[in-house]
Amino acid sequence: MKVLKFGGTSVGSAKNIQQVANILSDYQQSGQRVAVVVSAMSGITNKLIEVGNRAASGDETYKSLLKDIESTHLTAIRELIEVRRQSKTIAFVKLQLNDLEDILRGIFLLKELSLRSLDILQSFGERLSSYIIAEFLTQEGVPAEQLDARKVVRTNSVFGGAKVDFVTTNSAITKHFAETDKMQIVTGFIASSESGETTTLGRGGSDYTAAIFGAALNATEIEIWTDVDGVMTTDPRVVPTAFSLQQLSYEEAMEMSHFGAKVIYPPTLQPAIKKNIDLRIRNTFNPSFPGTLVTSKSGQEDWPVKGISSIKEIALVTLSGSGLIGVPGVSSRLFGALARGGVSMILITQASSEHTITFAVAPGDATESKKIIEEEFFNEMASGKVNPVEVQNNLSILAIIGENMAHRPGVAAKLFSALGKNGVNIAAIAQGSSELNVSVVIEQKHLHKSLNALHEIFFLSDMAELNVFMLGLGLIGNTLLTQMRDQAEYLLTERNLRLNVVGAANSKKMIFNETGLDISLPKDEILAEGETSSAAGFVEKMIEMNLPNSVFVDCTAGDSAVKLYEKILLNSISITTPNKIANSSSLDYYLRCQAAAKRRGVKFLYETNVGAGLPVIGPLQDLKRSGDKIIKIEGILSGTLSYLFNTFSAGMKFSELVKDAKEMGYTEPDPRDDLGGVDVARKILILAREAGYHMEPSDVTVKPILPQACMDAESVDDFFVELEKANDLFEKQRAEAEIDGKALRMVATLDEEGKATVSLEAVDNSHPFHGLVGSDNMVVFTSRRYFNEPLVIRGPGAGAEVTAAGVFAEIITIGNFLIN
Ligand SMILES: NC(=O)C1=CN([C@@H]2O[C@H](COP(=O)(O)OP(=O)(O)OC[C@H]3O[C@@H](n4cnc5c(N)ncnc54)[C@H](OP(=O)(O)O)[C@@H]3O)[C@@H](O)[C@H]2O)C=CC1
Ligand SMILES: N[C@@H](CC=O)C(=O)O
Ligand code: NA
Repeated sequence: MKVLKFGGTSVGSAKNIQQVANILSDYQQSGQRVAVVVSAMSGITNKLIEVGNRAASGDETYKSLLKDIESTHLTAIRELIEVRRQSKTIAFVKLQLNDLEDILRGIFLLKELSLRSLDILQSFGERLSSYIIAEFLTQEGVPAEQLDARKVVRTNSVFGGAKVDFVTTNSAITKHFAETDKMQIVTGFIASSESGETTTLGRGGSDYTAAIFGAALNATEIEIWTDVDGVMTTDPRVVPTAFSLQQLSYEEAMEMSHFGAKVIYPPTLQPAIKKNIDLRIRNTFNPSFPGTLVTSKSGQEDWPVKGISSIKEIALVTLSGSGLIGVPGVSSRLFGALARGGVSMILITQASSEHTITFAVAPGDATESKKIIEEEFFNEMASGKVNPVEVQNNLSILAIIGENMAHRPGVAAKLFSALGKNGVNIAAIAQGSSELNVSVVIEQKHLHKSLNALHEIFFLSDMAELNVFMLGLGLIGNTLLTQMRDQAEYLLTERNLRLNVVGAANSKKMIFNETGLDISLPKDEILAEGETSSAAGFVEKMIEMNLPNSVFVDCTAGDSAVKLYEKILLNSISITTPNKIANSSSLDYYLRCQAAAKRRGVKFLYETNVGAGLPVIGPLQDLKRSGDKIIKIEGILSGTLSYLFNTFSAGMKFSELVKDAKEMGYTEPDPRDDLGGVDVARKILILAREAGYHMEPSDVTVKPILPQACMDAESVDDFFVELEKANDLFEKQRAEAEIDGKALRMVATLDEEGKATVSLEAVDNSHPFHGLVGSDNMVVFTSRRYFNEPLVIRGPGAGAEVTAAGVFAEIITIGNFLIN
């Protein structure tokens, strides 16, 4: 025998009842005997309470509400039952409704609604639904009859939540089932007292009825049919990747429901749990899905965490003071007073110093708790031994739940690390000694992000998602987008990493989509529906979205986003950027960004600031971290200038070469940043800072190579006009160097004294810089360890592909950091 329980939604309309009938008909055909417990049609119980309240307050509109209740049931009958059979069912319903009307009239006249009358009123919901379902089943060839549970479930006379007399009930149930073969459609929730009065079983009453019948009949399983696919790993409305669990232990189910998962209310299932009867949570609207088995074992041994549940709104109340230390009886006074005041505590923590006791309550109870404690500890507070009670609002509780967490090190570490990396501060922690539940109190605004981050780490370990915000879709940004698009499949299938571009912008438009933008589209189409863009607006929205595992990618060339890096990092969002400005403007800002990243434990990566995709900054940081001392840095740090001077030969026009360099994506958006030496100066400054020198931009000496007229030109086009006029000047310098067997190179140097210079030098063919080709950069580190033979890094140092690839690599590094 199985007991099946169908909730209000499952029987909420003719269509749904039809669905229930299909399920039951399958059972009947399989020969498996079942007892069926049903709730009232959805919404009816509330209406019955409301109709009672209206009648009791002398409000005549109770009559129209009663009509409403009537029509819900009559409509279902008309839609389900064939016309020739309708009269019997309608007659039954009318009879019931007449009784109900009489009772309401009495309530209306007496202006009194006792718990006892309320129980009678509410009983009509299940009485009507069960009858209609039984009649429909019979019509559909499944011989069934209504069993009004008041005939068999005996309780005391405590109305509104009566206590079951199991001895009488069990024998009445077994006797009833021994005498009938028909499928019994049992009214959930209701019962009767010894004197025959109608009682109800309190919250979760229909589940309770199912458990009572299951236990009495020694059922092999109790199926709770609802409108979701069983118990989910977490709230699917918050975490779209939540999925339903195969199996949970009774205790796990208990913990899950305490912290928010409302699928079952385990206290009501105690009669079945005591007899070790398996429970299965199933979906009426997806009957082929096996649902979640709730049994004595947790199952799925390799899953330390089975679910993440939460309570969105709580307040934290803290009692503290020296007067609490080592004084026995403090907690008993505290909790005693709160219990007398009717305050229920959701979570309690006390540090071993005994200096503070903190507990969580529903926000509505916070003020009352404070008042109660202040009364109880009035004397201690007056003498200063106990501090004024502190109340923190706008908090949430989040709990990871699972029996297999017990004795398994590392689970809590994972929880705290994921929250920490996402910038979520923990206000309180509690873990039961059973290790079944680790609960943390966090700020409410971080709940969404935290649930998503934790769900990913505990349930999607074979799949991680990184939320990418892309500011700037110019040469580098757009190339990066293409690379990400091309590599997405590989990252997903081979590295289990999903790159979710959730925000994108150029200088005109910005667009956001939490579920991910379609980066297979050209950038203009991606941005087509966007709103007016600004760096500040983009960053504000990114912070407001507060997504887990977020990375900000700044592919702009200006400073409007740079100014916001510190704020972004302080909001626990990692950054990767080819933009050099943050690291090469004031020392103070450089240090502040570094400190912000460190403080929040997030990444601030900018390898492409020097040598584009070449590994330059990373190796330098490694040298420094491993205790080496940088003595000297020399380098060809500009891809553009390298290309120009490597390529420049007799008969060529210098200005044409600059145009080529721009075409090839080597130059900055304004090539004067390259030719004027600003770009190289930024790079040597960044290297100097990374090597440990506290230098300002003004500490770098740049010997200009461009005539002033070029620098003063209004636009890039005007600059090219002026540059043409300077072609002879460049040719002269080149030819002079050539006569000496030398080549021109723009060399950046940081010398032993920490002096940084950028100057155009003529180098002979024995010099390593002489043989460079294309956009080659070369960086030469002389250090205490690399003294006789310096460390040399060489390769293409500019261009869209290599730069974008460098940024891409850092996005993946950040992904690996955040997610593992
Ligand atoms: N080229 C190379 O080899 C290397 C370049 N870099 C650096 O890469 C960065 C990008 O260079 P590159 O791609 O050539 O520059 P682009 O000028 O081609 O692109 C810049 C992008 O930023 C957008 N943008 C500008 N201001 C804003 C704003 N306030 N809000 C939103 N978007 C904005 C632009 O919008 P719109 O399209 O509307 O103009 C454009 O899409 C620079 O910092 C550069 O120094 C670093 C290493 C190597
Ligand atoms: N414009 C720069 C690009 C890399 O930083 C260069 O030419 O090196
Ligand atoms: Na680099």
